[in-house]
Amino acid sequence: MDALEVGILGVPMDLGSSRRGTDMGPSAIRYARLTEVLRQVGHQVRDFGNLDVPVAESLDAGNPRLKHIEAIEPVWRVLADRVARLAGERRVPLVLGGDHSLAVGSIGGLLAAGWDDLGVLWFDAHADFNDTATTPSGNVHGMPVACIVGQGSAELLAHTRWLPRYLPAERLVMIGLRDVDPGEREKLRESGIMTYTMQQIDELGIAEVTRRALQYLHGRGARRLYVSFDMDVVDPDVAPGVGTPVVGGLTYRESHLAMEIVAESGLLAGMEVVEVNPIRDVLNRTAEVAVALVASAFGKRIL
Ligand SMILES: NC(=[NH2+])NCCC[C@H](N)C(=O)O
Ligand SMILES: [Mn+2]
Ligand SMILES: [Mn+2]
Repeated sequence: MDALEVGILGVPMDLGSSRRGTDMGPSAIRYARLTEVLRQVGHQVRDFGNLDVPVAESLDAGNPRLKHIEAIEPVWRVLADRVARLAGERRVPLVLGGDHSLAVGSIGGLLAAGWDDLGVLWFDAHADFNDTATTPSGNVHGMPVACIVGQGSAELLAHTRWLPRYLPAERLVMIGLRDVDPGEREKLRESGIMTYTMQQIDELGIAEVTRRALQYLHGRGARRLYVSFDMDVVDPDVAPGVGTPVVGGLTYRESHLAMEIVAESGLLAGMEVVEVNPIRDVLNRTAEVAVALVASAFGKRIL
């Protein structure tokens, strides 16, 4: 992989989740030596610090079907501006979460930067495709995909009017699904979004799944790839420090192999690592796994 200019942005936000703690994710990931590791891989790295995010305890959650949206939407807008600016400077955005709702801001920023050749690989145990009609929790981190592709209730999409456009559903592929809510599942079937569940990964292998996903996106015009990596796609035995753990996830090596294949594609143009929750972690292991996976995605090789 050629040397890249990587721009790190932290988003210490846990407003999209009912479990506190992902707001400490950016600190934990930095503590696990993210910058040093990326420099060792050969990239130029600049850390732009954290966005300002309100503290959950200081707020009222408001609408129970869209908790904290009044605080989250402004974070999306600021993040979109910052990511668009990085893209304009030809830096590769690397966003540290924070709960997964932040993806509306990060991917919104790439759309704002005019990336009409954007494809998204969404690694997650969950589909994050709920809206105000289907959500079992009211947690916005269960809804970012609905916002990004513009498929959701009017009540939810009212908070995406600042987006310049939506991402076409065929430009997003989900990998690692194993926990999808009933209403969400029905929406997903009709969405036009390509999905690879854990069952398909078990049957085909993660290498084949990742290659198929990349080929699918490429065949639909994607030339720049953004990886949205929810750490809960990894098995909780390997990555216990996440907000919403689900058994039966990717092994350590499966996660790495997927990132190694992403690196080999030569298409990586940005990435985010989200849902690291240090409160639930064991000696920062999950943040260390996150850093190792970022290194693989950015071209670190065994030999
Ligand atoms: N980004 C995540 N970890 N999302 C978890 C979503 C859980 C559940 N599907 C919900 O809507 O509440
Ligand atoms: Mn997620
Ligand atoms: Mn998840």
